[in-house]
Amino acid sequence: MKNNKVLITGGAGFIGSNYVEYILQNPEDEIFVLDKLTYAGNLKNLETVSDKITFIKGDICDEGLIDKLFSEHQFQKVVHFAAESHVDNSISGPSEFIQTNIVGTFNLLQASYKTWMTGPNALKDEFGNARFLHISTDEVYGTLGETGLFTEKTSYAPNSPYSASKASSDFIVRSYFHTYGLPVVTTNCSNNYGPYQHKEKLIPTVIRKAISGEPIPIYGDGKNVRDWLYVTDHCSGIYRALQNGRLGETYNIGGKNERNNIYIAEVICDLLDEMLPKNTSYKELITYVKDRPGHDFRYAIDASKIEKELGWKAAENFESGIRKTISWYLENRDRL
Ligand SMILES: Cc1cn([C@H]2C[C@H](O)[C@@H](COP(=O)(O)OP(=O)(O)O[C@H]3O[C@H](C)C(=O)[C@H](O)[C@H]3O)O2)c(=O)[nH]c1=O
Repeated sequence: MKNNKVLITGGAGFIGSNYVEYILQNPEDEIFVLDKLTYAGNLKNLETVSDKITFIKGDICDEGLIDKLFSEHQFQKVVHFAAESHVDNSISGPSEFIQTNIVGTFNLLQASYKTWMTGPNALKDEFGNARFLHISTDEVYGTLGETGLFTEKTSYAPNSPYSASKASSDFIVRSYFHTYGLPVVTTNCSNNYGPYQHKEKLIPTVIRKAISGEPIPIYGDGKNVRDWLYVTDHCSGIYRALQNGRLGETYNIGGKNERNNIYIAEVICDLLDEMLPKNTSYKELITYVKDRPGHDFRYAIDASKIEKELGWKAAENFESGIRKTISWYLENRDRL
């Protein structure tokens, strides 16, 4: 007998599918994955676990479908990954971001509210431990200068349509806690990397361009800084926040691996020189290109709240995680 019915939205995407694999190491819950299978979702990401989950193809913006799924399955937990996530796409076409990230999140909150909080069994019996875990991003805080860290108390100052849509969804989640008492927890993560990441993001782009001998595009002067978090470390943080996070709270999850973009490109090239040698260094392919409009300069996370309260710690540092990541892409070149 399984403990809980858990709905994982966006579970065929990069972080979602890693999370599904991660929790199925201890298969105490019944897992339902809901995913629209946009260009960024891929059923191949769930190949190793397909016999252990129920997969539903569908859109979180489809209110009727969401209501139907909740009334049919009576989920006790929701882990909400589904989102449009690529900043460059949000600049060229923001509409999908507003729909999926804001309206889609609202539909899930509303269905959770109706299922868990209305009627005579409100938050009792099988819904006594109900949880809505909302996965968000450090980009809601805007940009840092050379120093400082984002804490959970940092004011929101999103700069791209993507981060503004995530900030909006964070606020709607927050409002469901304060207004209706919905049992929510939000996590805000830094830049993830690792197996199954879509090829549009920086790290797979550098690997792909390098091995195909094409220019490796680095935006602006390459000095922008991101705080890199190995995806499995993110999954362990999400799991702890879901199990023991305080209701209505937000937890920042970051890898304490601040690196600038040119360093990332150079490290990948150095490792490829070793793992897939050719006559000249891959570094010769690095090319500076036009900057991203509104490009945030630096993200860096203070993760002390989740470390102290929930005993979480990142296990991987960037230099070990990137080697594993490159090995995975070299073995799965169709993913580049
Ligand atoms: C694709 C690409 C990116 N870049 C630069 C732009 C950024 O400074 C950095 C990382 O870019 P990427 O698009 O991979 O990731 P971010 O824009 O930092 O955002 C990512 O991390 C956060 C936390 C999320 O929440 C987003 O969902 C996620 O996409 O490399 C380049 O220089 N060249 C390229 O070809």
